[in-house]
Amino acid sequence: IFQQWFPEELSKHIEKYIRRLVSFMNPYITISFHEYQGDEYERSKAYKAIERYLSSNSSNGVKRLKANVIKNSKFRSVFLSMEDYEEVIDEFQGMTIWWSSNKIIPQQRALITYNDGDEKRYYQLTCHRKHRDVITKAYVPHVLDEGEAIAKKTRQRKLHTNGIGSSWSHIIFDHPSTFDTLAMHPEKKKDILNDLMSFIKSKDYYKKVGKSWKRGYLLYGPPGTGKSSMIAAMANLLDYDIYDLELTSVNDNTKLKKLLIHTSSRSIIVIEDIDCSLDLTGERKGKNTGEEEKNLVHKKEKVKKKKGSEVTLSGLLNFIDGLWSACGSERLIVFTTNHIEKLDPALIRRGRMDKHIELSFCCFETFKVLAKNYLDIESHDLFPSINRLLEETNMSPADVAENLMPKSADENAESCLKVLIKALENAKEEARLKAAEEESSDQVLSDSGDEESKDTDTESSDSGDEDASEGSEA
Ligand SMILES: Nc1ncnc2c1ncn2[C@@H]1O[C@H](COP(=O)(O)OP(=O)(O)OP(=O)(O)O)[C@@H](O)[C@H]1O
Ligand SMILES: [Mg+2]
Repeated sequence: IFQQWFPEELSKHIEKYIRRLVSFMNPYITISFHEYQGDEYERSKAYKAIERYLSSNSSNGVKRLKANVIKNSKFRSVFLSMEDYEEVIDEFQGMTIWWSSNKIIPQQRALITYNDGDEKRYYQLTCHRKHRDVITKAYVPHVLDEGEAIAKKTRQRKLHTNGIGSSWSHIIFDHPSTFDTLAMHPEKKKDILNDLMSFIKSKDYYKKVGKSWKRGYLLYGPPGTGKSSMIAAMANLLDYDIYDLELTSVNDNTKLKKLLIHTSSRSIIVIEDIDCSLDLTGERKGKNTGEEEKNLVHKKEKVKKKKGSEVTLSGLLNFIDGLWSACGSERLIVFTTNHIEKLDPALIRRGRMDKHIELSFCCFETFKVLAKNYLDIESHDLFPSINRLLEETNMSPADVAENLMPKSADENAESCLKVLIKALENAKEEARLKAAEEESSDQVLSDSGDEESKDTDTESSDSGDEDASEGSEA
């Protein structure tokens, strides 16, 4: 109306004074807390804390609520948060505070509501302006502290993956593996535990030496020796989230950086089978057992599917310790591989992969842990023969565990141990036959090689007769 009836300059003046008048008469102030602040990628911590605080403290008066079901190994509960445009009233030191949840819908999309990706949510606090100081200095910090404490109590550990699309999606992480169930040499286990515990207590130390607070672990060893189980045990011990990074679904280095930025602190970033994930390696050399070969083929198949991925070694190195890796703290980066010798030394040098942990075939110490876990026995007459067999043959803890597991109700510890002994003897026999076979095929090869070289010798001497200069070049 102003604009229609008054000249532009005048209408601006009048509008300004009317606003002043309204704000003079209105005794209330509002403070907004946006879900995403400025250019930040992450959801604002304050927003999340307020969400939790309001859900537990004042959701009684709200008619429309959103339900979020939380389930972890200890409990299952429902936490309710306000639907958009709902309001609640809170009390603090005799003051009344009104909270409302709002959102801004981008104008061009106001009518299309299939995807709320561009909507900007925020909580708005309204209070009397005479309480402004108490609200900002005491009430807001109180809300944030309480909210964070509630979030901590009801936190669910998550297993994130980038398998679908180019961002993280997660499920609740509920893996039963712990350092108690993990079978390995007690000394080695103790060493890893000490390393982890000192890491989580070293915040100040890392700061002092000017390093970002993270640590790299390289787990290597044959299939079925407990690498993945160890990662789960680490997450359970430290109460960290896991980010299982599938490098083959990351298109390029920029996407990799984006994924890194979206990881939270207190987490483990895992890249499994790093030798197969990136083209850091050539084709396999040397001899492999049939089982190993199958495993590798399976893992390489995954890589074949990737095609479009252009993540480079330098992109990955930047991911681990470039400038951006300092976003977030208290983080473990874990690589696993079956073939440490195939990895680029730059990738696994200390500082990137600080601790190299070898998980190897089952030794007697490892077996004792498995026997305790699976059969509840600490000693048995059959142990010495198992000890001898384990020294003579290679069997992964996964295979030993499988043999130890009772398959029917009438199997007892002794029968399970006997099954294991039988399997070990079979494995030993198989290895012996295989070695003999290889030896004989090597023999055949070297024999034919001798004959061939004899042939070439004669040929070259023949040609030498024909043309002395060519012969000497050859
Ligand atoms: N050291 C171990 N202690 C306890 N259980 C083990 C151990 N190693 C293997 N297992 C058992 O074998 C199964 C397979 O082990 P896991 O997946 O951890 O092997 P891996 O080393 O990750 O193998 P891969 O290289 O093929 O990924 C586990 O579910 C676990 O039950
Ligand atoms: Mg594994």
